[in-house]
Amino acid sequence: MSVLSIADVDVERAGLAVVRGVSLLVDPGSVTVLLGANGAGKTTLLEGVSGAIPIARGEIAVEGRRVDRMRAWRRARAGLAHVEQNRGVFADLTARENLLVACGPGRSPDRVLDLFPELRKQIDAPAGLLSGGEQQMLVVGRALLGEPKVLLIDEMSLGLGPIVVERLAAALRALADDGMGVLLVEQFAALALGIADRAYVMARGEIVFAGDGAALRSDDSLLRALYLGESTTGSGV
Ligand SMILES: Nc1ncnc2c1ncn2[C@@H]1O[C@H](COP(=O)(O)OP(=O)(O)OP(=O)(O)O)[C@@H](O)[C@H]1O
Repeated sequence: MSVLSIADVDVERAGLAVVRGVSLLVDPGSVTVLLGANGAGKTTLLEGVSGAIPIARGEIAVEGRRVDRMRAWRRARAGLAHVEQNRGVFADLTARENLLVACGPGRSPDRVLDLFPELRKQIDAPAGLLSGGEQQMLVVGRALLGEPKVLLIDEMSLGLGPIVVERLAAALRALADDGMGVLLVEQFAALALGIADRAYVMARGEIVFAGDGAALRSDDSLLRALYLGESTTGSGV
């Protein structure tokens, strides 16, 4: 069973349907990437899934259990974690304190430090002094401390250099290999497809491709056509 299933979802912004009829699956132990040009509706879809904004139509289920009528915090309890675009750290708190605020009682942040050992040497520094990549590790780490079943990540690479982005991508792949479902929204298609099992492309609010990550990775012209919203034959949906 999919850990996250999105079926025929519409989401509106200011009365306009900017996500239309989107269906998408994330399997446990896999990375699914959602690609698409600026304004395609990717962020809006993730916000509808996590409950930051309401959906206008459709169904969302975590491990088969409907969550689309739940408040965001209940969806989080059901196993959904959402790392929002441009989500920051608490700059004045130390890295350790940033993690501790996300830990349940009696839990420790060790799991995050095992995944991102580079945070250990900075653990008592104010988080605002960490590098951009380390701050993103903290943000992802905080989301992981709720022990989600599925992690939604929006534009993880924004403003970061290629080395640290590769490092973060490897960590996401490791989380998936450990059993979690990951849904990654990314502008950098090549990077995302490098760790993807399944890929979707959105254009103007709709899914225009659903398929194997490897199929898109090996077909530059298909990807370009999908981004530009040109019609394609064969591989689209
Ligand atoms: N708060 C808002 N109010 C009204 N319209 C919005 C709002 N946020 C986004 N939109 C519009 O909704 C559409 C989808 O935007 P969205 O941010 O979901 O796209 P995206 O694919 O995530 O693009 P980006 O990579 O630029 O974030 C765009 O036309 C955008 O202008």
